[in-house]
Amino acid sequence: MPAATDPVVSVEDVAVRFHRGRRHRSLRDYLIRGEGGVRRDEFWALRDVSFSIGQGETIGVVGRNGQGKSTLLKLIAGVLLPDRGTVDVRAGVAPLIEITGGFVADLTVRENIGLTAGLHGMSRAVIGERFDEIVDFAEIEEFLDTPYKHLSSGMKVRVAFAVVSRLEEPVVLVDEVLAVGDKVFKRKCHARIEEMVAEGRTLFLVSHNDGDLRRFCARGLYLREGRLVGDGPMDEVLAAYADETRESA
Ligand SMILES: Nc1ncnc2c1ncn2[C@@H]1O[C@H](COP(=O)(O)OP(=O)(O)OP(=O)(O)O)[C@@H](O)[C@H]1O
Repeated sequence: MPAATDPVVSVEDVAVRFHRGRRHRSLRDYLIRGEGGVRRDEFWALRDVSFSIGQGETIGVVGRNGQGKSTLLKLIAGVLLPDRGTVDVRAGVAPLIEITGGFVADLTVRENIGLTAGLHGMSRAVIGERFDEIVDFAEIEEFLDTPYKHLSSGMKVRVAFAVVSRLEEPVVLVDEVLAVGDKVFKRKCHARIEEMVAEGRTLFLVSHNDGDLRRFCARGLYLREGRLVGDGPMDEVLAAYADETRESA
């Protein structure tokens, strides 16, 4: 782990560009705008975003739908690269985002647990030690040899959360997973997140639930139209966001 004073995540002047609609440029696009031209349907999902996070900080990311929150977490997870600027993450990341995405549909639950834990550097011995704990947490003992694709969507999320939250990565990204799952499971997820925070891990939580944000996060990042319009104590950021919501109601 980096020293406590070093930032664990530094994001500098970051911009991400997406395009809506067609996947490929048409010949007309090439002829009119050339190779490097900006397509009409391109837009910036993030722009001029800069911040720096120390080890152990707890960050709540807020903003209305489609303002860039998940995009920001994907940059930190390293599954997306910025078009401009730099994202520097100096520690391993446990990504509880698009949580079931990394799981292989045709493999069994047991095989998926081994695969995901192994990909994050957990040795066979450690996977063996934690296996029962993971299975207990997810409450999927009788489905261990069932192909992942045959689980209900709530069960898929339980398995994925159980594995990823057992990884020892210092940075934890949580994107909306708390919104799925039944009440009992949600309570278990909350308790697990609290444990991870108590262990001194760095947390990024994307949520539309003020209660969760206040409970887990000391600092807030507020995104509007892809720009960082707020960075401060979680309560203050939530108050600023509430003003926007009132204005646009
Ligand atoms: N791979 C992609 N290709 C094209 N556009 C994308 C892609 N991923 C996200 N977008 C767009 O980028 C914008 C930001 O999306 P993002 O998922 O980051 O929003 P969000 O703030 O997390 O929203 P929500 O609260 O609804 O989850 C949206 O307009 C979305 O449609």
